[in-house]
Amino acid sequence: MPMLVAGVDSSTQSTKVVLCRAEDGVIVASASAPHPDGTECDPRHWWDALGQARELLERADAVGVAAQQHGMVALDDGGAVVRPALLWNDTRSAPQALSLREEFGGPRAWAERVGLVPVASFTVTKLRWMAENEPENARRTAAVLLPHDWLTWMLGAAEYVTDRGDASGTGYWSPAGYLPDLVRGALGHEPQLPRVAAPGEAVGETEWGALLAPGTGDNMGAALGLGLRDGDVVVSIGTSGTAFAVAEKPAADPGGFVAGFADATGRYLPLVCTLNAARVLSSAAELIGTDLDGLSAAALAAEPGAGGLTMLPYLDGERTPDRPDATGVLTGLTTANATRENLARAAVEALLCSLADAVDHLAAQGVRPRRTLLIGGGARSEAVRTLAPAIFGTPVIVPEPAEYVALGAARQAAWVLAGTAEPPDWPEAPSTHHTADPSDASDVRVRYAALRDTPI
Ligand SMILES: Nc1ncnc2c1ncn2[C@@H]1O[C@H](COP(=O)(O)OP(=O)(O)O)[C@@H](O)[C@H]1O
Ligand SMILES: O=C(CO)[C@@H](O)[C@H](O)COP(=O)(O)O
Repeated sequence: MPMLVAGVDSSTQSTKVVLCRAEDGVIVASASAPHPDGTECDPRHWWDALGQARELLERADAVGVAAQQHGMVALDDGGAVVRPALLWNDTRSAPQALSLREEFGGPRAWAERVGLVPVASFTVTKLRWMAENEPENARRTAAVLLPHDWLTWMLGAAEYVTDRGDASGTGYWSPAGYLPDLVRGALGHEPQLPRVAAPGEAVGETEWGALLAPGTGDNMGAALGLGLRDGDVVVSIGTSGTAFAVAEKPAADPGGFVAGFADATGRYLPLVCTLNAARVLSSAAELIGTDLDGLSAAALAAEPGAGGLTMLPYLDGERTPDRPDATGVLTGLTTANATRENLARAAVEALLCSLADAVDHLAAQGVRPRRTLLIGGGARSEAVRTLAPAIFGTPVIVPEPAEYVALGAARQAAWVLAGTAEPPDWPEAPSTHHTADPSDASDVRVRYAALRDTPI
C-alpha cells in the first residue's frame, strides 16, 4: 500500500481537500465543502466543512493544512473562540491600520522592521480594532491564532503552533521572531502566540495516528504545490487576487504595495494582494444576466478595449492600492457601446489590469519574472486566459486546473512523513501556454491607469 497524504485548503469561500500518494503527489481522492459568505466567520464553520471530508482525511498517513491568511482567531484561556474570526477581506480596521502606522514610526519603519505596512487585512490591525471596539472581548483574549493554526490545533497539534509563512502575515512577526511590543501595542496586553515550527517539522498527531505538518498560509501553500522556481511569478485569481514569487531575501516596500512575507520552506514570498478578483467576474455575470461561461463568451465576442468602456474593479473597497472605502467605477458609456459584450469585456480587462499592476509592484521590488503562472478559480475562465498575455505583456502559463493550495499542503505533509531536509520532488503539473494575439494590442492599460489615478 503506498503512503497517502492529505492537504487542506481552508480558503475564504470553501474547504478543499486532496488525498495524494506521498511519493509523487498523484491525487487519489478529493472533496470540498462551502463556507458561509461574509468577512467574519465563526471558525466552527471551517471545522464543520473539514468534517465533511473526514473519511478521506482518515486514509492519510500525514496531513497538512493551508488556509486563508491573516484571519484573527481570538481564544480565551480555556481555548474557546471569543468572537467570530475577522477575515483578511474585512476592512473595518482601516482607521486602526492608519493609527498603528503612525504610532510605530511610519511606513518605512514598518517595512524595514516587519516587512509590511499595515492595511486593514493584517491581523495586527484587527487586534487594535477589537481593543477599541470590543474591550471585553479583547480582555478575554488569551491567545491569538490564524485560521490554519486553529485547524491544525483542532486536528491534534500538541500545542498552539504556526509556521513562518503564515506568521509573516500577522504584522507582528519578523524573520528574527515575534515582535511583542507590536502585539501589546495593538491589543493592550500580550496574548499567547503559536510557536513557529520549523519547515518540515511534525507538530503532532491526529486522532487516527496521522502525522501533522506545520501547515501554512494559502499563498505559501500554492507556492509549494506549484514547486515554484526562481523567475516564476504566480498570479492567482481566487476570492483575492495575488501576485507572488519566491525570493532569497525578505522584501521591504515602504510604499506598502508588496508584503514581504516568508514562504513555507525557509525562503521568502514577496506578495501583492487585491481584495477584488474572481468576484469581479461573478458580479459582472450577474449584471448581464448570465453565468461565468456566458460572461467569458460575451467578453470574447467584444473588441479589445470594450468599445471605450473602462472599469475600476474596486467593488468591495481595495487593499492594493490602499482604498478601503472605494467602490467600482465604469466610465466611457455611450448609446453606441452599451452592450452586454462590452460590459463583460470591461470587467475582464479591469480584473487583469489590476493584477498587471500587482505584477509591476513586484517588479519594482526586484522580482524579475521569466514565467507568469495563472492559477485559481478565475483562471478557469477562457476569456481571462485569452486576454491575460496581452494585458500582462508576457506569455502566460496556465497549469491544469487543480487545487494547488491543497496540493502544497499535501506536499508539506509528504515532507514531514519523509523527514528529509527538503520537500519531496513531485512532477510539475501539465500546463497550457498562451501568447498575446497582436490584434489585442490596445490602450487598455493606459486608460485603466488614467481612471485609477483620477481622484473620485
Ligand atoms: N469558469 C470560471 N470562470 C470564472 N470564475 C470562476 C470559474 N470557476 C470558478 N470561478 C470562481 O473562482 C472562485 C473560487 O476560486 P478559488 O481559487 O477556489 O478561490 P478561494 O481559494 O478564494 O476560495 C469563485 O469566486 C468562483 O466564482
Ligand atoms: O490576504 C491574502 C493574502 O495576503 C489572501 O490571499 C488570503 O490569504 C485569502 O485567500 P483566498 O481565499 O482568496 O485564496
